[in-house]
Amino acid sequence: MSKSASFLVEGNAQLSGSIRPQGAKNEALQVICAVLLTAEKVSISNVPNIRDVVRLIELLQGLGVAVEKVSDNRYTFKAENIDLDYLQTQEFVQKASSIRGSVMIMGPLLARFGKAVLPKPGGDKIGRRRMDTHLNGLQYLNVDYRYVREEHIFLLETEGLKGNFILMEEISVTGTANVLMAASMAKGVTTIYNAACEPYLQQLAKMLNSMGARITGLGSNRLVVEGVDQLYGTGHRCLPDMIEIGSFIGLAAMTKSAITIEQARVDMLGNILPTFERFGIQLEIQGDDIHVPAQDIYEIQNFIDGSVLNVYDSPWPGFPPDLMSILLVVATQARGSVLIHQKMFESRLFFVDKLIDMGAQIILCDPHRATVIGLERKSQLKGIEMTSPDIRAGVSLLIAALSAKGNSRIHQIHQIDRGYERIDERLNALGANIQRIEQ
Ligand SMILES: CC(=O)N[C@H]1[C@@H](OP(=O)(O)OP(=O)(O)OC[C@H]2O[C@@H](n3ccc(=O)[nH]c3=O)[C@H](O)[C@@H]2O)O[C@H](CO)[C@@H](O)[C@@H]1O
Ligand SMILES: C=C(OP(=O)(O)O)C(=O)O
Repeated sequence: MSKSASFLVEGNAQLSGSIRPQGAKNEALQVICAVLLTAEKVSISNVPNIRDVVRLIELLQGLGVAVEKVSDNRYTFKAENIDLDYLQTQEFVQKASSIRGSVMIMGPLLARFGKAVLPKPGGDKIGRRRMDTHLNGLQYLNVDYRYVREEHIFLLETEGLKGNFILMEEISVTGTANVLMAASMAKGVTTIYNAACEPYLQQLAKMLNSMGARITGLGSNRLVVEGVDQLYGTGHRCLPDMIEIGSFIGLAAMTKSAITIEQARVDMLGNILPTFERFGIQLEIQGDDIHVPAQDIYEIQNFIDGSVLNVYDSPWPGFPPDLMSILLVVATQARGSVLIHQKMFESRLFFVDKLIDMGAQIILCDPHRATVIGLERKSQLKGIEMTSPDIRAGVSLLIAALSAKGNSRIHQIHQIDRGYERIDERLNALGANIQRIEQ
């Protein structure tokens, strides 16, 4: 997965068949960090074989975690002999700065060893992505931190984590994960109010409880944690990736393809399916599979009073921000108009210029809002050369390219590889023609 690879994409793709979603990226990043909480063996299955997860596992190995790769999607971890000196190395800084998921080693390291180091995290460049929520949350648990400005590094330590009532300043996914993992081994009881409750967090809490933690309130914004002295080994299986599932629904709609998404854990998809149905996309639930029939036209519904639909992202169980880019690209070929309001991130819509170059009718109202006037397939998007700015914009551009007339070239596809496992191979198995060109 070199940094300078690109996709050569043949347009007019007509796909068909079944696809199994990968394991959930943002769950895997949380539960892999959680293995640091115990010296015993933890096995995790349905781990997506994606760039960010591979990076995080390499980072844990640098810390001394014994990792056994049982298969591409199954690992065992044993954090028995941890070398905290690794936190002082350039290699650690480089690896931790290459992904966002590395922020979640803070909580476990503080719980187990009383100290942690956090370089400026990486991840999608889609906004400021400040760390205040994490640091303020950890401070409630008796953690002190110092910011070394010249190195952009936070040094954290505690003389012993103490339970507390924590009102999180924001509903932060990774922030809640960090505080929850620290609280699981703090002395006393912790209440985390205004907690994020994405399926990723529900799964993390489930895994922590299977390790001996005592967490209640799973799935709500109020978690109560009775701290314990020690956590133990366990086995855990990641959910299917709900963002991949939404991406495949968008792909099917845009390319007029009949695709079945297998074993989608429909019970854990919240508002995702209803939102796509509001775009007029037909979905047939067959047991735990989602069948998207081939559909020539899909019409965006108006609100009950007849006003134009607007869709916005919000913390779970609201519509996930990571699917807003996919919704936007799907809207370009719909019948009707929609206001796409990406509330959480201030720099996640700037890829629309590429869609406009392809012929989409989009008005970028401001960094958070875009109005899309659907082409109703009266004119196809046309293939162009473009660059992927982040994971979800990248896959949205790939979906647009597959539906377009003519070929497209997408550069910087390591962005897509960060969040989607072998996406070219898996879509080619459905009939796409995507060539990976390693420069
Ligand atoms: C590795 C990982 O898990 N990454 C996910 C995680 O990132 P991450 O944990 O970084 O995202 P946060 O949940 O902390 O928040 C992201 C941004 O949204 C803003 N914010 C947050 C809550 C809120 O109610 N209002 C608001 O505006 C925050 O100020 C921040 O700028 O959650 C994001 C939001 O689901 C997802 O896009 C990322 O894929
Ligand atoms: C924003 C995302 O990832 P990260 O937080 O890892 O950058 C994403 O998965 O869409």
